[in-house]
Amino acid sequence: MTSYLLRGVSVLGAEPTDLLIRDGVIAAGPATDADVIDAAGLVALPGLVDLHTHLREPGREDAETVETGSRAAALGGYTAVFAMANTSPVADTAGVVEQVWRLGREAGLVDVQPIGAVTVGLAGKQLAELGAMATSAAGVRIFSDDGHCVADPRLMRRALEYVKAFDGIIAQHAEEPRLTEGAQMHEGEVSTRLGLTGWPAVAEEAIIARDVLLAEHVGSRLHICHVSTAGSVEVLRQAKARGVRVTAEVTPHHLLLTDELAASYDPVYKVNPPLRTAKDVQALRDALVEGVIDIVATDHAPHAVEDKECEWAYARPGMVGLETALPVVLSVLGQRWDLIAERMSRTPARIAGLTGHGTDLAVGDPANLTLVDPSARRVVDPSELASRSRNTPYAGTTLPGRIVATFLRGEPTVLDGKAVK
Ligand SMILES: NC(=O)N[C@@H](CC(=O)O)C(=O)O
Repeated sequence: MTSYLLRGVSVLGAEPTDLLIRDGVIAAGPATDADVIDAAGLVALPGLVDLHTHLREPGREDAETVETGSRAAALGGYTAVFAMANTSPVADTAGVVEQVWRLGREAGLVDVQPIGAVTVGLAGKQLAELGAMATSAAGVRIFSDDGHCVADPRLMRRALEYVKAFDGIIAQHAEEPRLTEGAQMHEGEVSTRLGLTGWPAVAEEAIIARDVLLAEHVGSRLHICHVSTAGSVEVLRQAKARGVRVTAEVTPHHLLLTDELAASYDPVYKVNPPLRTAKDVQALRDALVEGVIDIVATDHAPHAVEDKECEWAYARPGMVGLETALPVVLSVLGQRWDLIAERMSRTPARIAGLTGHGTDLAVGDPANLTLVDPSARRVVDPSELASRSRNTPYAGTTLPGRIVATFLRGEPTVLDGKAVK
């Protein structure tokens, strides 16, 4: 196994030093046999961990496969991604989660951890085989019907009770379906102007409020996917102050983009939950810095051309995000490396109970890390994305930061900004 010496690297923004990678771990001592990488001006971060990725395999391999999504993740600086269950067939059995887990191992570009569905077929009627998925080779800990809300409160309570036995987590897509029937975008001034049916903030906030009470009652762990409104932040703030075991994520796009973009009627801006107002964006940024929102998760949602390049009402919601997440977060937070490592690597790894990722990059830690050039700026070109889909809302946008290299257990997955395999 090749050893690497990262010469003059800044670990999390600290003074430049030499970092040696040997036998898959961060090592100390002489490095006579190592390949030297000139890392002057580059910042090393623990490899990013994404708790919310859609990989589309099995079922929609035309939009993404485990392999193409893994490559996009590595190029974005990720060393672990959690694959959502809304595949076809749905990942609601031990067989499907093991298939996704195995495909991830075969691709070998990031650690792919499957998320299991909460209910059979995401239909919200009957609990899926949570125990069988937990004890499968994939060792599922996080369960989610993402794309759909577990709307039935009794089923949600049962799911929370069930996963408590193995310290599992229910990750809720918070959307009261009766309040969002026919919804196309955020309900507000812009939707009124455009004549599009609105998705009100309260549809998200009402489910979060209900579920933090259920999680408190049961004493179980709840995670809220893609928080998008200022009101949701307030509900989470109160729940956390009371000691409820709830964690929450925000997507890069909800930290940057607003509902005004829908005025273009370009479905690239159609996403679930929808882009909200500038006031919501500010509240989400503040909550992320403060820690009321624990992590950034991409909600990478690749879609085939025919599902995106059509009339707004017929387009599928979702945006690709793995390859632009860190640049977007850098543009929002600035070069606050410790905060970025906390929100994009350490805390997601801790929430998921994932060992070996999200470390301090100390001697002996597994060499899961990414090297960033913070001075580079890049114009996003959809044709250059490694994802099989092109539905990025940042085409033509200049974003700061370039991922130069990524290492998974000491093996490079990205070098010189290019995927190694
Ligand atoms: N986030 C999205 O806009 N889309 C997700 C599922 C969903 O949450 O609707 C997808 O799977 O495409």
